[in-house]
Amino acid sequence: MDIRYSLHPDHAKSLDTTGLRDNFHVPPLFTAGEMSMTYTHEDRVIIMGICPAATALELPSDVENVTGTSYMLERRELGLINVGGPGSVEVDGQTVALDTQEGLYIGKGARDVSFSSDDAANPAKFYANSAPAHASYPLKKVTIEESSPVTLGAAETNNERTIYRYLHPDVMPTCQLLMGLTKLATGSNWNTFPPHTHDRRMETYFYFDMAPETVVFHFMGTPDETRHLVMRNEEVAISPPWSIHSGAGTGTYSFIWCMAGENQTFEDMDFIAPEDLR
Ligand SMILES: O=C[C@H](O)[C@@H](O)CC(=O)C(=O)O
Ligand SMILES: [Zn+2]
Repeated sequence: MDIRYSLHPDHAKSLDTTGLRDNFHVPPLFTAGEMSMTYTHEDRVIIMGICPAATALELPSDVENVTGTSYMLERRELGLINVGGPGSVEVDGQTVALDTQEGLYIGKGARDVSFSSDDAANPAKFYANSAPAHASYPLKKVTIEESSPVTLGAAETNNERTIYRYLHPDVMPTCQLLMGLTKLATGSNWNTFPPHTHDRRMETYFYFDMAPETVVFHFMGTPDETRHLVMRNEEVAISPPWSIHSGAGTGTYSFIWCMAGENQTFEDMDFIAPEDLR
């Protein structure tokens, strides 16, 4: 497991490209037949890319002593969205079929969790985030139609987009996790602009549906010390609570965001006026 520590913003602003990437950028998540795991100390979120091929992949029972529990979800919850071909997730004997763009919430206490692809030649790609949890809420599948959408931005400002909120209090109860998928309208390439911070919650951004030549410049840092990460397909940016998180692409892309922290108030964002950015 890849472990990432928390940084003070005064430290982060001194880093060069390699230092920024080592701390805040997660390389391509999916390898057929494998499960990748990155543990960030920001709200103790585990970022996973699960790509089963011919055989099923199981959540590890002993997470390399990282969680210190007898199985991974003993004191954790997990949310995921499938961005690959059709597949299924089996949770303590219950099988849930998940087509592309379909999401699943797995509550605290799920012991035996395994992931399968219907066709190894077109494998499922389960993008998952897990956070510590204090209560057990029911297993729930969410389609994009069942999500809670909000539309923001405009074509004139190149930031027209729809935010499909899958794990959100209007859709289901969770302990900490909020998760959704944002799609940009044709011709719009700026996400999350004007940018914001929310010192109450960390966030992860998983960029996908990108052509190999497309890059997203993902902006991070405090509003007066911005930095960027160059993102390619199926990579993740870790956004500490003090950081902005916004991006512009050289081609089309979508992304899945996930948050954990003090509250579950999606609207609780501190917007930064563009004239205050440095
Ligand atoms: O705190 C909220 C998250 O940053 C995202 O939901 C924002 C987003 O998808 C967007 O504005 O495009
Ligand atoms: Zn945010």
